[in-house]
Amino acid sequence: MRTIELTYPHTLGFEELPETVCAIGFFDGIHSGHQQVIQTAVDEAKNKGMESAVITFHPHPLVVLKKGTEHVQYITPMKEKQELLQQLQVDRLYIIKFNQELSKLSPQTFIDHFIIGLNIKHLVGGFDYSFGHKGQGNMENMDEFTRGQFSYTTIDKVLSNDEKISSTRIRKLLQSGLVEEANRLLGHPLKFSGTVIKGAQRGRELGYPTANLELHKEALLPKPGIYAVCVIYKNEVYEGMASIGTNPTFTADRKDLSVEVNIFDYSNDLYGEELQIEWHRYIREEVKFDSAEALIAQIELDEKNIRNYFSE
Ligand SMILES: Cc1cc2nc3c(=O)[nH]c(=O)nc-3n(C[C@H](O)[C@H](O)[C@H](O)COP(=O)(O)O)c2cc1C
Ligand SMILES: Nc1ncnc2c1ncn2[C@@H]1O[C@H](COP(=O)(O)OP(=O)(O)OP(=O)(O)O)[C@@H](O)[C@H]1O
Repeated sequence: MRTIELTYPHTLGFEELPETVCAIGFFDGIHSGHQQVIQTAVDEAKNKGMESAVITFHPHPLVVLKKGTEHVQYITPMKEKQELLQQLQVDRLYIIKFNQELSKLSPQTFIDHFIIGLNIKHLVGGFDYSFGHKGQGNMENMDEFTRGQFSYTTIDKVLSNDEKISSTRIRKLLQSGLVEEANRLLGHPLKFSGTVIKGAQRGRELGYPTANLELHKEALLPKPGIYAVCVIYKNEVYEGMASIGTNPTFTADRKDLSVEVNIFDYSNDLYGEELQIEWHRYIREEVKFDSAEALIAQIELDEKNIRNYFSE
């Protein structure tokens, strides 16, 4: 997949871009609703013998439109978004920088620059997609803006339990610890990456060494607690257990959260390595134990439960 970043007003040699069928949206999470939109574009591109494309934006519009929002936490940081789009066989990704200028473009200027200008011949958007200043353009009034240069398909609302599947809904599920339900709506497990850094070196003494992760600040963490996870390292998948929390048994009044993972049946040094963590099941809350022994007994139980979960 070829990725091209665009900033308005940009200076790309448009004439060189191939004709494409393109899906458009922010697409945080690439959830089952997004997948319908993107899959339709990929299929239609095959029918027309064109390349398939996706237009997305970065950063999230809230960072630009809502004062005081420095960054947004994404269900799929850009690396994971790109991986999922690649799996869906998207040929090109156009990332449009979302800034003040972009937010003020009229719908027609947006279409002229980013749809007609990018040589898109067929556009696919969801039923509630809107564009241009204050979202004045949408899939219903699209005919006013096409200049007869492209056709388009609107995708109906994809539902689960009679409610629209949306990034906002999935974010709330993750923040309430309902990771399995979130994964069901996503159509794939929540996944993000981090670099292994030094922790307090206590885990080894407990009999459960953990890889402590430094995360990208833009990754959305699920609710603090203990989880069954898969760890992807150098294209291998390992099972394990992760803890998101403050280690209250050993530290008082700590505010920042640590994310650490104990990989089953693995003992090599991982400092400095990049791991991807897939979050499968919320197991329990983190507890302040009276002694290290009581914590160890609980972690032994967690291991048993999580190994059972993966073998089922
Ligand atoms: C599966 C698992 C469960 C954990 N549960 C708790 C817990 O309930 N309470 C707690 O204080 N720490 C818990 N921890 C975190 C340990 O306190 C932490 O791994 C240990 O202090 C080692 O920290 P270090 O990696 O910084 O050396 C848990 C860790 C794992 C891997
Ligand atoms: N459940 C859905 N069914 C059909 N189309 C969808 C669905 N969810 C999103 N889309 C479409 O996918 C594209 C990306 O949408 P967007 O990124 O706004 O997602 P969202 O899940 O609705 O997010 P948010 O919760 O932030 O509004 C848009 O074209 C949108 O209309």
